[in-house]
Amino acid sequence: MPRVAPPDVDRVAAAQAAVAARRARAAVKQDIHDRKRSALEVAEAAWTGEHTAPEATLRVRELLTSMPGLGPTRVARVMEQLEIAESKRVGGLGIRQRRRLLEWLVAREHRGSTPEPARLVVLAGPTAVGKGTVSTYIRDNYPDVHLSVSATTRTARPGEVDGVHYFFVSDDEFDQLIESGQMLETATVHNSFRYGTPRPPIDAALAEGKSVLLEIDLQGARSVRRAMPEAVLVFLLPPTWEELVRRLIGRGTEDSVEQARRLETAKIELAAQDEFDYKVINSEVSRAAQEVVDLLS
Ligand SMILES: Nc1nc2c(ncn2[C@@H]2O[C@H](COP(=O)(O)OP(=O)(O)O)[C@@H](O)[C@H]2O)c(=O)[nH]1
Ligand SMILES: Nc1ncnc2c1ncn2[C@@H]1O[C@H](COP(=O)(O)OP(=O)(O)O)[C@@H](O)[C@H]1O
Repeated sequence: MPRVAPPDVDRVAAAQAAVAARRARAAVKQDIHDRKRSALEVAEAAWTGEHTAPEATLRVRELLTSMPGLGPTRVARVMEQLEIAESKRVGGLGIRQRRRLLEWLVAREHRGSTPEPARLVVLAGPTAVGKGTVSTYIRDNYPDVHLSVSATTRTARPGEVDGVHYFFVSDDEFDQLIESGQMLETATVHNSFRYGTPRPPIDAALAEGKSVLLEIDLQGARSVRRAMPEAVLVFLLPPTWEELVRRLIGRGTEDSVEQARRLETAKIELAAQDEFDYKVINSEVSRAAQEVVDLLS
């Protein structure tokens, strides 16, 4: 008969303690989320209490993501700005890191319910990376985001609605939009049709405090940066080059000559990724969309 090893009393006790600690941390996060305790109070408790207290063993990333209105992308950005490593626990911060975090939390608390200024975010990236798919996901799932509707001289594809997907205009109408100063930027894309971003709806949305998302090509992103340096530029990346090729071929909207031409352009476009403020990898559409939306606030 095989002998059953007696339970190791110390290991059982340690496992129970770990479960209790995890629950206690979850309760702290829930309290921050429900606004029962502020993240500032929790950080202060971590620094004045015991180093094993749930507040002290909470990771800084968890403390920040528990705060209402802060998503994972934004938190990663803040931690980079505060020079705090991803794995750091609140109780394990050095003196300078504590001061930076404290100042950031105090500033955010003082901001109170005043919303952050609305942002203009530009989403660009190589052909077939999924810019359209991610933007459509955002339009369908995040109604608070104002998605700019571009004007184009190309004809509508089946299922595309004028005024929703694009404003489909003639060459003359496009010229008139430029002449009357209504275009923020314009570009001829893939050597064929003209595309442009109408400016009045963007100005109106920003004035109302609504953040705006533009899904445009690389030339357009560069033009927006020149016209509005405060715009945030996001580059959408494929998980791998092979996946980009698969998506382009899988979409089946271009013949093989056009596909080869677009892939050449894609190589040039990928080389421009470091001009952008942020890079988002489009592995899973919902996740990429969430990361882009996080950058809007
Ligand atoms: N510069 C600029 N590019 C745009 C604008 N609207 C769309 N684009 C880009 O034009 C390209 C072609 O878009 P589309 O006609 O939807 O075709 P698809 O990308 O091949 O499905 C994409 O790279 C878009 O990002 C715009 O207003 N300005
Ligand atoms: N995250 C993803 N995973 C798998 N396929 C995707 C993903 N995002 C987009 N696709 C697919 O890739 C193809 C190109 O996407 P599309 O949005 O048309 O690209 P773009 O607008 O950048 O040219 C489409 O067939 C789309 O369904």
